[in-house]
Amino acid sequence: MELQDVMYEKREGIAKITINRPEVYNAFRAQTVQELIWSFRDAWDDNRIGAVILTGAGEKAFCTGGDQKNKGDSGYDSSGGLGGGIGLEIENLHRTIRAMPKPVIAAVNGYAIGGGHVLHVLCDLTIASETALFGQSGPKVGSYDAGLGSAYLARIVGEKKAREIWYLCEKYTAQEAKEMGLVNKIVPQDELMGTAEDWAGKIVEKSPTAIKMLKYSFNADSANIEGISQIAMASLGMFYKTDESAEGRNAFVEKRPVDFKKFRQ
Ligand SMILES: CC(C)(COP(=O)(O)OP(=O)(O)OC[C@H]1O[C@@H](n2cnc3c(N)ncnc32)[C@H](O)[C@@H]1OP(=O)(O)O)[C@@H](O)C(=O)NCCC(=O)NCCSC(=O)c1cc(O)c2ccccc2c1O
Repeated sequence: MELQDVMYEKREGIAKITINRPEVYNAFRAQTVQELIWSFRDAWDDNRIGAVILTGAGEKAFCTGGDQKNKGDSGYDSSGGLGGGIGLEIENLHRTIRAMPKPVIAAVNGYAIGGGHVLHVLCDLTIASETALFGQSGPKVGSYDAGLGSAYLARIVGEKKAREIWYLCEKYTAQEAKEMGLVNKIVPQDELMGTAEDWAGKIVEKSPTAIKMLKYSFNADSANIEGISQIAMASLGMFYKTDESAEGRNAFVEKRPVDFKKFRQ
C-alpha cells in the first residue's frame, strides 16, 4: 500500500508507525485509518517484528482524533462499508491493535485527544513526554465512543474518573494521567522515542509465545466490550446524521462556542 498519511518503518525487530498529519495535529481521516490498519497488519504478519511503537509526527500532537474538517453531514469522508456508517474503519483499527499478538507502545508526544486518546488507551503501554496532554472531547464536538473508549477506559482509571473524563472533557497533564494509571512512564520530549525503543527492545528479547499468550490473557477479561463497541459504533452512525452532532463539528470548524441548548429535551 502506498502510504500518504502514515510513516512506517521496521528496524531491529521493532515496527514504528507514525501518524503524519501535523497540520491538523495528526487528526485522522478515513485514508489515515486504512493506512494504520495496513501498517499494524504488516507488523502482525512479519515474524521478525516483536513490538510496535505508535506515535505522531512533530512535537504538538500524538493524535487529536477524527479530522473534523473531513466530517460531512453523515459521518467522515468514506461513508458506509467497513466504516460501519461512521465513515471510518476505526472499529477495525481498535480490534487490530488489540488482536495483534505483539505489544503496541504508544509514544505520546503532545495532545492525545478524542479518538487519539482512545488509540493510546488501547495500546498495551503508554510512554508520555512531559508536555503530553490527555483527554476526551466527543461530547464537545458531537461524538462519543461508547464502547472500548469508555468501558475499557473505566477498567484502567476506574468508573468515577472515566465518567469525569468523558462528561467534563478536560485536559490532563502527563503527571495526572500517570497518577490515574493511564501512563506507564513520563520522560523529557527528547528522550521519548529512545525510551519507547528501549522498552520495545526489551520486549523483543522475550519469548514471543509467552508475550502473545499474556496479551491474549489480558485482552480476554475485556473482550465482551468489543460487542458493546459494535452497538456503539452503529448508534454513532445514526447520531452523526443529526443536527445535534453537526452543531459540535460546525462549532469546532468555525472556531466558535458550541450551542447544544436547543437539543435539550
Ligand atoms: C487539540 C486542541 C486542544 C489543540 O488546541 P490549540 O489551540 O493548541 O490548537 P488548534 O485548535 O489551533 O489546532 C491546530 C490546528 O490543528 C487543527 N486540528 C486540531 N485537531 C483537529 C481535528 N480533530 N480535526 C481537524 N483539525 C484539527 C486545528 O483546526 C488547527 O488548524 P488551523 O488550520 O485552524 O490552524 C484542539 O485542536 C482540539 O480540541 N482539537 C479537536 C479535538 C477533537 O475534538 N477531537 C475529537 C473529535 S471526535 C473523535 O475523535 C472520534 C474519533 C473516532 O474515531 C471515534 C470513533 C468512534 C466513536 C467516537 C469517535 C470519536 O469521537
